Amino acid sequence: MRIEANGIAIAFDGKPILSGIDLALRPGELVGLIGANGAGKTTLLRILADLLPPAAGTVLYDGKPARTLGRRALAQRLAFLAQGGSVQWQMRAEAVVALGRLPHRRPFADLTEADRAAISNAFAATDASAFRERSLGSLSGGERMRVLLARALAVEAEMLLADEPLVGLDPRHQLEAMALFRRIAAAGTGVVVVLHDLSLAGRFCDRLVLLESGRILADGPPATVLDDDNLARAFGIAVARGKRGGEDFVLPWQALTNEEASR
Ligand SMILES: Nc1ncnc2c1ncn2[C@@H]1O[C@H](COP(=O)(O)OP(=O)(O)OP(=O)(O)O)[C@@H](O)[C@H]1O
Repeated sequence: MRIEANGIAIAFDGKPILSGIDLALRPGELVGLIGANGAGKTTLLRILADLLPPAAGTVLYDGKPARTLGRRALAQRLAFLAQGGSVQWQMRAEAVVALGRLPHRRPFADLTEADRAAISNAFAATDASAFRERSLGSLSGGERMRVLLARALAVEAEMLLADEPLVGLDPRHQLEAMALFRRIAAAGTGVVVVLHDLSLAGRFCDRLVLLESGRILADGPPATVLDDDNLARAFGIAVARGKRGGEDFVLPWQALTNEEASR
């Protein structure tokens, strides 16, 4: 499914939060949405997921507005992982992941074979099968995030929008999650992830969209987007650069003074 956003703008309490956002998201692409705290990443992701109406502009799903597509059809085709996850502390992980199948199920019907397979595959993909019987409240932050990610994967949607899915994951599971997003995208799903880790964003994503104060400052291949000027302006940082196994990487290195950042 393609998502096309044109001329998106929104303000909260009279303060512009997003303006002039034009963005096209395609199947088979892993897009990293990056930007400083408060740049508007979550707000944009919620608008793209049809969870928040923009004050101006349009969002089209395969050329159609959400209202002509219908709620259920959109919920089957688009999975959203909220920042921090919506936590159902008492629920067992298995029941939480099964919620990902709701858009596909008839009311009150039992889980089908396809539902069970999707749930098991999602648990396996996030290395969370060991937590199936545990309540969400009994899991550590990172374990919980993996279960919530499994819930989003269980939808088997054509487009996955994930807001900071790496929060709380240890380094190994962060790398595994990024590799998983890459595999999902290679299999044809569109994936958009909000990330704060610029090294992982640069290494794993096909494309980065850099937001600065509610506008797109850069949109393109990681090597282009993560240039010194963009990083100074959007984050106020300088990075160290390196190469390993033929791959370039960046490492946030130093906070710049306001004067240095605006040079
Ligand atoms: N409901 C709201 N009412 C008022 N202001 C809001 C509301 N939602 C978001 N904002 C403001 O809009 C700006 C963008 O918020 P948003 O959550 O989109 O940023 P973000 O880029 O995701 O940041 P972070 O990296 O900290 O998660 C912030 O300044 C935030 O305070």
